Amino acid sequence: MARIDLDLAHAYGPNPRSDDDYALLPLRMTFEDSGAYALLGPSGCGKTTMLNIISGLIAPSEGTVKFDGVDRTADTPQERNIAQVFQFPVIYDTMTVGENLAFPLKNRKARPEQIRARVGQIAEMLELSGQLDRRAAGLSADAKQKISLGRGLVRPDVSAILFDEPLTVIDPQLKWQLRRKLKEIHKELKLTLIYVTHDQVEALTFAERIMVMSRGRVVQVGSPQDLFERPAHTFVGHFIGSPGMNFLPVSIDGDAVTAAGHRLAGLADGVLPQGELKLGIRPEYTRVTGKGDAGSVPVVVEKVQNIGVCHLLTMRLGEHVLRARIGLEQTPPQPGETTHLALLSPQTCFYRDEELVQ
Ligand SMILES: Nc1ncnc2c1ncn2[C@@H]1O[C@H](COP(=O)(O)OP(=O)(O)OP(=O)(O)O)[C@@H](O)[C@H]1O
Repeated sequence: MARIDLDLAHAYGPNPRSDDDYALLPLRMTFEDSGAYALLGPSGCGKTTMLNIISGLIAPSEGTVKFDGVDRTADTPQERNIAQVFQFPVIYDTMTVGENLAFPLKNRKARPEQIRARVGQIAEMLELSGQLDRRAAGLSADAKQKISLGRGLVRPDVSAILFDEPLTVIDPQLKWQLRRKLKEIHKELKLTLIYVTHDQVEALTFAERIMVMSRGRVVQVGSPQDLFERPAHTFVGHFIGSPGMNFLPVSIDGDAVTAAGHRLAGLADGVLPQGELKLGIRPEYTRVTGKGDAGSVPVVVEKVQNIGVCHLLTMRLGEHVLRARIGLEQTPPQPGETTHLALLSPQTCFYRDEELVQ
């Protein structure tokens, strides 16, 4: 496996002039050897472009791709020795499951005993051992995609394994199991895995480090906890979480915080950034409180939903919508009621020009 360094930009058309002409804006990025990474972002943000540049299917219009410090920008996918798993199964219907798994190893002229051992190991991990002699043609789409995953994982000598939304065709229950499986496989085999998805749950359960992308830009690279606790950009706050972070314009002067004409009591400790900012707080960290509690604002309750694990409250402060999660054991306020919501806590973040300042 290899460490991969990107220092590049990519425009599909000639002579890019503005940011909009770039599928990937200039970026520097390192994927450490044996790391499990997810590229996460909405449709069109540049995930597949980045994956295809790493694999060598696309040459970047500017800059370099290095594997272990060696410039591989001009190398073909084969020369880069990358395994890739796509959205839809890529397998040979006429072969058995075992022959399909063995194919990438045979191609590289591995010894028969090596092939047997590795195919056995991967089949065991993906729970395909009982089906090795079955012809692939008769299998379900789920089983076929599992074989594709197996074919991606089977070669121990690849530089990295790239996954492009590999669980799209998989049934939801099996999807959940396979995400866990991939995580276990990564732990056991110490592979460099890069996994593209637009699904935050998939990224958060699978990856150690997540790169959140928006419009050709990498807006944050961090652990699942980093992205949840300290979103570096308001986009990450919105995109991660269900629902995402609450944002509210605030004006801070000394320890006086004013939001929508209401003065919030200051934080008990810590120095606040000053000026016109956006306050960000996750629904999980807000608190419905009695009147006058520190850091609270009066809000009108609009909607109360029992979402199985908690009550989700939708509230309004003037034109701003705020959400809170409260435990099912608590009696929630009713729609139409005015209550108070505490917005200042150690988890409160402040943003200037959409970037985290504190
Ligand atoms: N072959 C191409 N020619 C021109 N523009 C392209 C090409 N492929 C992608 N793009 C554009 O580049 C941008 C990034 O696309 P890309 O496919 O990398 O995004 P993505 O995040 O993978 O999206 P999705 O999840 O929909 O696949 C988009 O604006 C897209 O329209």
